[in-house]
Amino acid sequence: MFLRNVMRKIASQKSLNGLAIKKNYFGTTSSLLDDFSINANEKTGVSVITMSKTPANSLNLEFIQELSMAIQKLNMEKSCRGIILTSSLPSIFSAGLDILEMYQPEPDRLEKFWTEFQEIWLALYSSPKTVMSAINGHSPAGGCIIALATDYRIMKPKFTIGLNETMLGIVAPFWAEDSMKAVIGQRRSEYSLQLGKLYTAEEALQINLIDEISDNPLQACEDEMMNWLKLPDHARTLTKFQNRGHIIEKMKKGRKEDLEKFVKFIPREGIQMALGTYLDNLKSRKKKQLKTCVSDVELIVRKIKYNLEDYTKTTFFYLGAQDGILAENLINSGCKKVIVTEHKKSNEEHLNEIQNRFREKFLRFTRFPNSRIIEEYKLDGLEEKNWHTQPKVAVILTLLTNDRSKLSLNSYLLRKQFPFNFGRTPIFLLTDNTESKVILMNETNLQTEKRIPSRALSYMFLYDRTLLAEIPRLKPSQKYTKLIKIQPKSDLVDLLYDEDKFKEAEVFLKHFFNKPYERVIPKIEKICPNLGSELIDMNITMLDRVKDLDFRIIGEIFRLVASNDNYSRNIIRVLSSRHEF
Ligand SMILES: CC/C=C\C/C=C\C/C=C\CC/C=C/CC(=O)SCCNC(=O)CCNC(=O)[C@H](O)C(C)(C)COP(=O)(O)OP(=O)(O)OC[C@H]1O[C@@H](n2cnc3c(N)ncnc32)[C@H](O)[C@@H]1OP(=O)(O)O
Repeated sequence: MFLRNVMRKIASQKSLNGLAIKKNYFGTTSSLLDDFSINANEKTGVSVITMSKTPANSLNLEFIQELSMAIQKLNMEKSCRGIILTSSLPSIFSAGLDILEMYQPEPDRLEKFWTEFQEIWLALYSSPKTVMSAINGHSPAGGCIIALATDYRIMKPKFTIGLNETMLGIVAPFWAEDSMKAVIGQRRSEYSLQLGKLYTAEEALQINLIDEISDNPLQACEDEMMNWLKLPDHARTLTKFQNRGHIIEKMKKGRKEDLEKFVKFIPREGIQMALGTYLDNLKSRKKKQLKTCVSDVELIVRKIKYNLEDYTKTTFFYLGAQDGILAENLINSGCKKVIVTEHKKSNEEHLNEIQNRFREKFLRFTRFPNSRIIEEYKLDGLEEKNWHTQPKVAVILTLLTNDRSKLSLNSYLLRKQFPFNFGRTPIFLLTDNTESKVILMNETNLQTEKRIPSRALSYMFLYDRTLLAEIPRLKPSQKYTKLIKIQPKSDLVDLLYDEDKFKEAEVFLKHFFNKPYERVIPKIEKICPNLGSELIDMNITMLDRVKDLDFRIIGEIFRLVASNDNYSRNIIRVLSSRHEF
């Protein structure tokens, strides 16, 4: 029965051929998200799929969807006889499923995610083509599941591979288990799965989890593929299905139940705790390695910095699942680059629509799928079509998170990443979280823990008051006024509301650039003793006072207060040489 279906499938693929795949099938194509590319060789009939989703080729919903679609298309492409999966990352083939998809998941998305994972596995495991994995880096969990779904595995020495799900407190799905058993046998599988074993390539070879070791797995796969392609496709394909048919059938029969189990299992409190701990360990391991704090946010900031380097173009980075109106306006103003983050609550359909609509207009459109949000926070009324009056570079970061590990983002990071020669760059950092704790780190690495009301909170860094004049709706709005009201009373608020006190500060600041740095801090602290720990309040309060106050001066107060390292001193030096100061 199964074989009959297979034959029918192969026959129908013949008729579908040409419809399913674009005419320009040969050559190199990139995925919509630029997360992988396909190089189809006309001469050999072999397509190489190279995954390139930084930092770890972790499989999130969108990545799986696109990859799966590409594989399904290749499966139907008559001229394609072989597929090789590999990675362009230097040390990771695939880190498996994106853990963030399973940690604090959105039910609908979780369901879609698992369905797509089942789908890609089926597309690979039941592919009529010869499929090989050139495993040129680590390949744990889902990475190994993918590799096990191929026909032949060649791995680079030293890297690790295995189904380590139990290490995360989760369980590999039955169909992955079955595919492992089929490759390394029942006893070895049971042992490996229970212990969540990760094997080095050398160990993996010994237990037949991989077929070969090579310093150049891709080349080795291409060579090996030629041997496989010497045989008639139909005989090889039918033999493959004879071997795998029962596993595929079992998976198809059980996939609904498997999905139900998965969506029930993952959100369980104990599982979530285990995943949270695993994630923390993953991050802190990295922190130790780099001796620096690296978070998703920092990654985003790094990418932004990279893009900002081309500041001759109007550049706009739009992060957050807003409604795309900003992006639209930016197109009108000649903007060339957009980066969008999406998150669990994002309206997928809408994001896709934005992406499709804008793809042709932007040179670059990147989505950061891992950002997360717990509450939508809309910037009211940014639809005014007045962006053409904007300065060259505008950066808007919308970082919404309830994940404490991500909250190390701070003024420090931003200021370090956006050097002062972007003086006209308005940087807005909007956050909205219900977490009660935010960690602020200033340049001295001093950590200040600050309690924040569990309502929406926004902090903003405004480097250019002209911009505010040009974005009417970013002037203090009811929303922000409301936010200000929920701020606890503070010395800083006092300072900014008290005209006399503020004047005193202003007068002082007008002079202070000529004074030695060491003398500045005590003086500011005399005006406002807890200034350093009031950064957030200050930023918010500034909005309320936008009409009356000179932002640059205010900005400089907290810039100075929060800093006392060489970097800041340099900034001060630059500032002090500016005419406007
Ligand atoms: C009773 C039964 C009931 C139900 C059964 C039903 C269903 C089954 C239920 C559940 C099944 C779920 C199946 C899951 C399969 C999976 O794939 S789970 C994912 C497991 N993956 C891992 O454990 C790998 C974790 N990563 C690593 O070990 C290392 O990153 C790796 C060795 C791959 C590379 O190391 P290195 O080169 O040092 O890189 P970094 O560790 O620094 O990583 C770079 C950045 O990437 C982030 N990252 C890594 N892996 C992931 C990931 N899988 N997801 C998300 N993010 C990942 C990492 O944090 C770094 O980020 P940073 O730069 O710090 O921001």
